Amino acid sequence: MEARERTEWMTMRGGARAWAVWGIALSAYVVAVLHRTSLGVAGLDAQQRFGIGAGALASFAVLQLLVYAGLQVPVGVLLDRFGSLRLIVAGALIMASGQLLMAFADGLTGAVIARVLVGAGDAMTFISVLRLVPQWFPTKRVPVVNQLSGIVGQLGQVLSAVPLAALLAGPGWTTAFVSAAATGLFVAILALVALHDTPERRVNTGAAISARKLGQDLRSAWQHPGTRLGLWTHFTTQFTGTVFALMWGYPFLIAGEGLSRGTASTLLTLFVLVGMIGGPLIGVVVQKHPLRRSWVVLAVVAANALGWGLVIAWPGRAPMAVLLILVVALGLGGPGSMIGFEFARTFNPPNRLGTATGIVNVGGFVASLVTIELVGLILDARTGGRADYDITDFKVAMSVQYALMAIGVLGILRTRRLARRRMAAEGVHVRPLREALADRGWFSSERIGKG
Ligand SMILES: N[C@@H](Cc1c[nH]cn1)C(=O)NCC(=O)O
Repeated sequence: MEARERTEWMTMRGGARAWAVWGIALSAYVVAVLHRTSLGVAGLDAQQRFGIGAGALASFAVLQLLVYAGLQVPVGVLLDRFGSLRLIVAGALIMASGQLLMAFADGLTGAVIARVLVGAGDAMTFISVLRLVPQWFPTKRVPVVNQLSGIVGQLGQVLSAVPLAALLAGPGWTTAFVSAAATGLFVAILALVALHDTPERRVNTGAAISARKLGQDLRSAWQHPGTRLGLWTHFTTQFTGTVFALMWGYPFLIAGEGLSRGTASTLLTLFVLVGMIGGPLIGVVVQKHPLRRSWVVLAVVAANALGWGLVIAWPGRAPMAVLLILVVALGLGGPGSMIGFEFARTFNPPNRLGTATGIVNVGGFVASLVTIELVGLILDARTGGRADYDITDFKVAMSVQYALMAIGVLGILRTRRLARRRMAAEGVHVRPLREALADRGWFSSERIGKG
């Protein structure tokens, strides 16, 4: 290859090199999701190892998510300053050290510190990947590559649900967590060796952090109702799936529904696959109908509510068909939550996109940690802290999700109204969906009048 060709290849956006760099960053996110979800598959083992009840077990995940959510905005600021490469490597190393600690922890203190480290490293990873994408791909491809990043990253759950669960069931706790730590170390080295912040620069250092600018960006991003619409979108769509994958899905399927570990792992894998198929479909709908994104969000929430409704209303244990409907509905939550980031991107100027993205990303994780804790407390209250739950205990505990869904939907409807008002003031009028559908002959005008 001649020097000129090599320079073009090195700086080309969207080419093979871009995909290779993205793949390396993505592998760090996949492993972050593996670490994040590892306690979900190890939940029952953790209860035995540390002699704890459901509430204490839930507190581990809650703490991890608290750290994750609390660090979103500060990490966004650090990202602007230090770039994706340094944050991805740091995140991978921090998570690996947390998993190593967990491997040898035989008391609660070690386990708690381990989960804090996992939450902190995890907080650095996804938004660093999102930050890398516009540097490496043409603008028009950014939404699709972002969706792909979110979707493919969830393969980390498959790594927890299948190989990690197999290691737990076979060689046991220490081998499983040491293996997870080793995987983390591997992706850290890979990123250190091969990741580049931009096509032109290996490391891209941003402007020094100023408290005044930070305050301004935070205020402006928060004050735009579009950012808060993103936050409520992320809050409402993501939490049911996260609670399922991260903490209560596995115990619910095994202890509640009476499935084997293998079948539960298969259902958790299906949950990820549904997201992988649903993501691009949702992406296409959103791309074609950008002014109807909130309806896609509400449809995803309705599917989640329906899925849980069927399981809860079913007398006793639900048949496999009903569990499949639940898993398919939950699988749509992750791709649905990516619409939250789309709201952040389209309602904010590029210079405060990192801040707005951080704010949006807090939503789903706050909703998840609240739900995980509440489910744990309800289970504990029903069983007196013993891990011998039955299906009724889970049905009662899982019903708490409807309260979070209701709060989220109210948040979406309110901020959507405010965002539309702001758009109207800027000359963009969004017609009510019924009117738009009526124009296409979906409803008669008399029915609209009554609606
Ligand atoms: N909504 C997720 C990403 C996603 C996409 N499809 C399924 N999940 C999200 O917000 N991710 C943030 C993170 O750190 O994982």
